[in-house]
Amino acid sequence: MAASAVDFRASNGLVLGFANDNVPVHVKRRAMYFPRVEDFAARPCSQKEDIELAPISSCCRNSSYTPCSRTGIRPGDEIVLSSDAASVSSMTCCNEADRESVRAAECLVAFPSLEKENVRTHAAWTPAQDIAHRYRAGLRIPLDGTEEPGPHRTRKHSRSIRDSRTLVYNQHIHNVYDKSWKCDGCGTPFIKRYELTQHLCDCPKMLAIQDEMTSRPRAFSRVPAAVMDVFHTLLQPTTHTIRVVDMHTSGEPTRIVVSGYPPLSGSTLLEKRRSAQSTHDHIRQRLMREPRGHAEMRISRCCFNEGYSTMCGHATIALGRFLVDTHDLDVFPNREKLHHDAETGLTTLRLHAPCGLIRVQVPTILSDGTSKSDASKSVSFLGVPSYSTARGLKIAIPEEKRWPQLKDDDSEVVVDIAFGGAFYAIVSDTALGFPTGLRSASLVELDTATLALKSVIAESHKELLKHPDEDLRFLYSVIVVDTVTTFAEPDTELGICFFADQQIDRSPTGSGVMARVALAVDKGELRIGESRVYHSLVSLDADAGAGVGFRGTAVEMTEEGTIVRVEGRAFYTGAASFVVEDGDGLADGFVVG
Ligand SMILES: O=C(O)[C@H]1NCC[C@@H]1O
Repeated sequence: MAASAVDFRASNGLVLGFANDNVPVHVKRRAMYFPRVEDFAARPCSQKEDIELAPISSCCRNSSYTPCSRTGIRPGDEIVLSSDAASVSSMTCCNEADRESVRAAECLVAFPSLEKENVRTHAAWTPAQDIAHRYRAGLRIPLDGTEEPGPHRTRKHSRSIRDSRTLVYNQHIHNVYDKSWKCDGCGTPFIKRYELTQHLCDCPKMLAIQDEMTSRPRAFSRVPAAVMDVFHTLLQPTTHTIRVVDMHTSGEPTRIVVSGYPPLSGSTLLEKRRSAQSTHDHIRQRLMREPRGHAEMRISRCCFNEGYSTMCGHATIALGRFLVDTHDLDVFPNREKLHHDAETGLTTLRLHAPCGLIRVQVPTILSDGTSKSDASKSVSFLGVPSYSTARGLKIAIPEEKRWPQLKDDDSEVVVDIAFGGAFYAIVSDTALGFPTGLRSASLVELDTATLALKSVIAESHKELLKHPDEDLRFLYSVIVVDTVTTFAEPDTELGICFFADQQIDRSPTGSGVMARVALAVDKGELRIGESRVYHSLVSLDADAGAGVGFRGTAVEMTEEGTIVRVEGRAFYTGAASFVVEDGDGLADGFVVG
């Protein structure tokens, strides 16, 4: 096979090496790849088994390692590099088919293909895993002395990390100045190629090249050895650090706490919810309020700026993806029990929300033997039985509570009350006094009107908030339904949800959809098996990237109510590490106004 027809890439598509120095070689069959034969002996048994499963003898050649020329890698192989690839600064492998020399000095770029389970199985790999993840996250790869101590933290290892950093750096030089064998920044000539990998250059031109070659900000910066950059310091886990993953569902944010939250007491979720409320509320405030959060922040599960909810549909959708994608058993001990159903392409999860059990289905794809969520498809969940407790109820608004849009002669508002894991009052724009629809209404005026309506219902119609569990007998939110906007697709509704202390849900409100579908069934507008699409102002605005609303389907009628399936899409927005420095008087955040 001609060398030019052979590729040598990681499973993520990154080029690992080159035949004849600059001809890409592609390797598809899955294999473990170890840089040094003697490393095998030092590995734990499980690792040897890996080698037996994928017997690849691989060697490296550089100034310090024994040369060896065969890999057993065949064209069509897929490579999973061991973390110890970090210790390879220059390597020559031999492709079995055409015996072309394969250069893999750039193997560090394969780190994003490392499977976390591999790393997990071999705890000793942790430091390199860390590097891999930092690299993947676009963070600076630490210099000597900045990585956490670990079994691999030897002088050799430190050197290898330093070398790795150089390797990535020079990868770009190599790509740009193929075969030039000199640094274009400072002009240093190189006789041997591996010398290039030892080269560090501070010149602005090289940094500019690096910026140009990477589509993201520089993966590392030039910080003197043994100095920990503040960015890296802030990411280090300490006993007080709270680490989170942020997502959004149709624009509604969810902050998932990954570490740093103390264990909650209580045997049921409602008891744990009380424990969180009474003992750790300062943590919620810290993460939700400014300056670490914002007025509309939601924290999974089921707590938000004002307090703690009993059901949160948009967070359930986000959490479904996250639980499939996390491999941290401290975060999700049952992760390894998850099963990707090859026929349906779904992974099913059961989540306990304060209102009851929620069954979540996450579209998943298999990649390198593990499942990950498919961002291009909707997550769905089956909620707790939902039901209406009042339909077309006329509620008299006392004079002192009336809002300007309510006509003087019209002191009554027609309202529906329904439960979808929490209680919702559902009212039309017209009934509330906004006959031109939600899109032209003032949010401030809607806020005043819904707040007044909510307080009247909460004070005078408590009997409508019927639920066996006392903790759930409260009016969570008011949803105003638009009667003006028309849609190309039938059975589509636009609504706006004011919940908790009048926060506006950016999403179409998953639990609100449960309540609205159950209400439509109770009113005879929807039958079992039928569905509607629900939009918020944000999800309607596809141009803004929100894309889709939530689909609500009446799935089954039970004695307790209708089981509703809600479907929607969630996306990751980032990850963060929150700290509080000594002397920071705003440790637990603040609310303006
Ligand atoms: O989607 C939901 O159900 C949640 N979104 C914010 C308010 C609700 O709890």
